Amino acid sequence: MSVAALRVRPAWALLENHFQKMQGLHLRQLFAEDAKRGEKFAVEAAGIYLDYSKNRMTAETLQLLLQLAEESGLRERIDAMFRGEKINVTEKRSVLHVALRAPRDATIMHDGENVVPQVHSVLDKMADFAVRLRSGAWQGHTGKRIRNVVNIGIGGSDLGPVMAYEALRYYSERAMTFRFVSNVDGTDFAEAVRDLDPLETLFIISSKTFTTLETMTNAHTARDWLLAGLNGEEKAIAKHFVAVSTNTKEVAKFGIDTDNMFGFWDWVGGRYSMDSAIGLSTMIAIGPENFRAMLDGFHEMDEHFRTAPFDRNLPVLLGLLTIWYADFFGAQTVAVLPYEQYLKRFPAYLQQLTMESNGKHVTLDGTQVDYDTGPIYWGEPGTNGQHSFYQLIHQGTRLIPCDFIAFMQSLNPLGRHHDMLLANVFAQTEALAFGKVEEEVKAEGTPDWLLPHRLFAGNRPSNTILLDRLTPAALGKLVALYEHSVFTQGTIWQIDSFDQWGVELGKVLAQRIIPQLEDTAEPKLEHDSSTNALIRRYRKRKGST
Ligand SMILES: O=P(O)(O)OC[C@H]1O[C@H](O)[C@H](O)[C@@H](O)[C@@H]1O
Repeated sequence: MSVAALRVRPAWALLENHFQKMQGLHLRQLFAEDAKRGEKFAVEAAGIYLDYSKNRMTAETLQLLLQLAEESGLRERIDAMFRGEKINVTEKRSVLHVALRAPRDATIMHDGENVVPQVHSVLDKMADFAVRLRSGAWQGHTGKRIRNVVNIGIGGSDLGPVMAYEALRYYSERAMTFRFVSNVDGTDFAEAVRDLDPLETLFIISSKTFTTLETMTNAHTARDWLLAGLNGEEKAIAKHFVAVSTNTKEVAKFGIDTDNMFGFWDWVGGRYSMDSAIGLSTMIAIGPENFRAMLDGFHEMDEHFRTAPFDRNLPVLLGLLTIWYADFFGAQTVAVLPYEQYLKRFPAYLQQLTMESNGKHVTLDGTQVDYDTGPIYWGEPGTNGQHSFYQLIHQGTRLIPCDFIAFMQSLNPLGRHHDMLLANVFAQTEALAFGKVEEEVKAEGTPDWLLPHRLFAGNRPSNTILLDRLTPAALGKLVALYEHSVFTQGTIWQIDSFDQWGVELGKVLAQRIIPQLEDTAEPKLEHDSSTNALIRRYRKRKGST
């Protein structure tokens, strides 16, 4: 199906017209007009309840957005992804993270081959390793039990593992220590290992390409640190280093036995890889059974996304609402606010998923877009954020659509804590939507001069996403929900959500500058005057105390 440019799709013009009407409508009015609104605009699927009624939309908005999804070829594109078509056109790659969580008997084809058996063979190898490590059967070079696991990776090879470890800490093996090193800033490595015994430490070098500067630098430092603790015995490497990568050649070059390598494939994007072998640290932490439960959660959401009608399709609805605010209301950001301490790294994880995917300025055929694409995602867990940035969401001049995420049951029930936590979720969405009008503020005895400061205009939209309990499966569903929301948005914008050329330039320039900082001979600097002066200043002062 050939898809027209976004602005000439019929639904777009209809939405533009419709927006004029919606702009002036208040959520107070929308709720007053329909006593059932709160239930009407809510949908439950795959164990997730999404209440999207506190959005600035009507049944007509929804119908037009759904029309836009149809006209954008969303259905065909979902099928194309699942069929293994090379929808990542700029890299000529398939996009098959859905195959990572397909059940053993499923068939997903890539270049004429069913990839599901390969996926499960890696999962089995990971499970075998995780069990040996957790039971103490896999020992360090001197026969000591491995108690510490350090994942070295960056971007998708770090954020997923860190987020999942934190999210599923409740299920983790508490007798083991898990650390994550990503930054090329030596402090990251130094602090991660300062209290660890090399004889009890396993490093997982996670890198899709196995060429990433930060990861390779940290991996070499880890190697030196280990050998320093083991009298330089090179043989020890085999017991203390494993690799997760798509690049066998580079892994072997680094000196890691490829028997100790866990593979994945170029059809898995870095930011879509936490459920591939990149999740090895997660599997060691929570055990293979819990890891498989997480994959089942992912898969349940995949199936929902693939088969549910769009008007009841959670990722489609989330994605369409994001388009509504980004392109019509001009909202620049989306706040993701998990009311769950274990999800503290979830917003950071989502930043790569959403912004590396949809931070694009040209369509698939290279045409400059004439509309806004990916919004800025950000957030912090509640209730903490309430005491810092929520002020701006409630009374600032910007429109910030919010996703509130909460669980019905606490993993750590303590007195009244959980009721208080959830009361805050509901109170925040209520306050944002309905605000506080002049009469109410006056009735509290507020003097006239103070009135404007104490008014809450309301009409600030939010989604409420509720799950029963933060289980491994629940985490899988939640991540897949956002993955497919990103997909929905990217499809409508007609961009490549699976490449990331924007990160290249800085990398190339850094490679050029490194020798200019390190060479003893004064380098010939041919940058702009600012960069030249900064380099000179650094060279002069780097050794000073
Ligand atoms: O896993 P690696 O090949 O080391 O890549 C790590 C990360 O670095 C790159 O710069 C990309 O922007 C990310 O998408 C990727 O996840």
